[in-house]
Amino acid sequence: MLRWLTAGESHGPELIAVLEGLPSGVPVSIDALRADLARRKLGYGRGSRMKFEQDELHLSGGVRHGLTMGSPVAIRVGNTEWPKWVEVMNPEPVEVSEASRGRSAPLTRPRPGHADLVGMQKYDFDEARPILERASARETAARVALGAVARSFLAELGIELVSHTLSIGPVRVPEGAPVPVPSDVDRLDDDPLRCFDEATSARMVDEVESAKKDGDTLGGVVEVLAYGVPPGLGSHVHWDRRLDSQLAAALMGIQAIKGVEVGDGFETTRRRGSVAHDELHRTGGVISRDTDRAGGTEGGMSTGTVLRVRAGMKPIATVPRALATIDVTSGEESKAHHQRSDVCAVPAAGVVAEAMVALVLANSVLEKFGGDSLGETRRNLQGYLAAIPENLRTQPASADQ
Ligand SMILES: Cc1cc2nc3c(=O)[nH]c(=O)nc-3n(C[C@H](O)[C@H](O)[C@H](O)COP(=O)(O)O)c2cc1C
Ligand SMILES: C=C(O[C@@H]1CC(C(=O)O)=C[C@@H](OP(=O)(O)O)[C@H]1O)C(=O)O
Repeated sequence: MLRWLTAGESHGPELIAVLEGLPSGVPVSIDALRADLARRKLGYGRGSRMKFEQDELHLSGGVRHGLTMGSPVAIRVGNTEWPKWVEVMNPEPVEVSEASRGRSAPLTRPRPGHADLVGMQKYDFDEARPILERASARETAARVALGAVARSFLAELGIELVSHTLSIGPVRVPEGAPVPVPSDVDRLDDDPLRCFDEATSARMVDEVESAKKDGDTLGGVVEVLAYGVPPGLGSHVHWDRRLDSQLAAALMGIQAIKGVEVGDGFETTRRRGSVAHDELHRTGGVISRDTDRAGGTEGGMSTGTVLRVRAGMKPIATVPRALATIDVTSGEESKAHHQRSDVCAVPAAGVVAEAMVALVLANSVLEKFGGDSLGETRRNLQGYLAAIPENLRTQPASADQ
């Protein structure tokens, strides 16, 4: 079983991430981690902080000479903004100097759509700083670092992931448009919105511009595709062992994600049964499917076809044209606290979603195949696939088909 934890605040010294349960022999390079962290900062519509905040990466445990040792992998992601926040976020009680006084002013006007108000009620604070620091999506940098490790493990077993943007506000990629394969990742990362459809991407840029001009914000939908997933990850026998339930939980665990779809998701509910499923045929001696409406799971298990999941992100809650709130000190109606913010962070959410799917798949692979070394996991996987009787074999879904 794979376990992962993150710690750290948005304006604290650093984020800390730990991944426990990975076998030995998995290649982990600081450059690969850095590349995924850089991808998370891309995307048209992000705020000014993405320009000056650097992710300072340190591998603190579990990796030797570029390979995991089977011990917990520990990663630190330093916040280069920390020197400006040393007084405001110091773990020790310190005097706040004149220079930091603005930053340390109590946040008594909770922002609707954020954890601010209910967090103050629940954790007994009279201002929102101790809540928003951890609720902030800065934490997703730690998860993307862990996801990069999981992705490297999966790649060794022939499983590769890619994500793309399906919609920004009302602007959507047309139904039936081609989906990317993992080798499209550079092209996607070069696109301002990580959208695979050029014409739609241009309209998305206009939509972000228009929202920005209006002092407003946007959400959207991202899709993650995983190629090369073997059949049989997850299980139908119990609700919490279902692969689709684990994927949904992991995606819903991303800040601002409000909905998850597996395969065609809600669209499937509008179809009749005769055109809602993936019928079975025989092609070249193996069982095949002409469609992938289910998105690669049936009965809570991966089917061996392309895994396809979607996550819907609500519009950024710190709206520049500030939302109505209450100043909890005076009790008066007021406007929500706003300094700077992303207008749209959907492309970044896609990279985070990829990381979460990679972690869930890595966990499911280890549950099914075990292994204390990468070689052992690989042998177990190959043995399982070879033991599936010929009359039950399905077409493998690799990216180069
Ligand atoms: C990558 C990413 C970047 C985000 N950036 C911002 C931001 O700049 N401003 C903001 O108000 N919310 C931002 N959010 C969303 C908030 O963190 C989120 O709305 C907040 O946690 C409350 O949402 P929840 O109720 O789903 O937790 C971002 C989310 C993600 C995934
Ligand atoms: C720092 C990151 O995202 C932040 C997520 C975030 C929020 O409220 O979730 C608000 C913004 O931070 P600030 O309030 O300091 O401007 C984003 O920049 C990051 O993704 O690395």
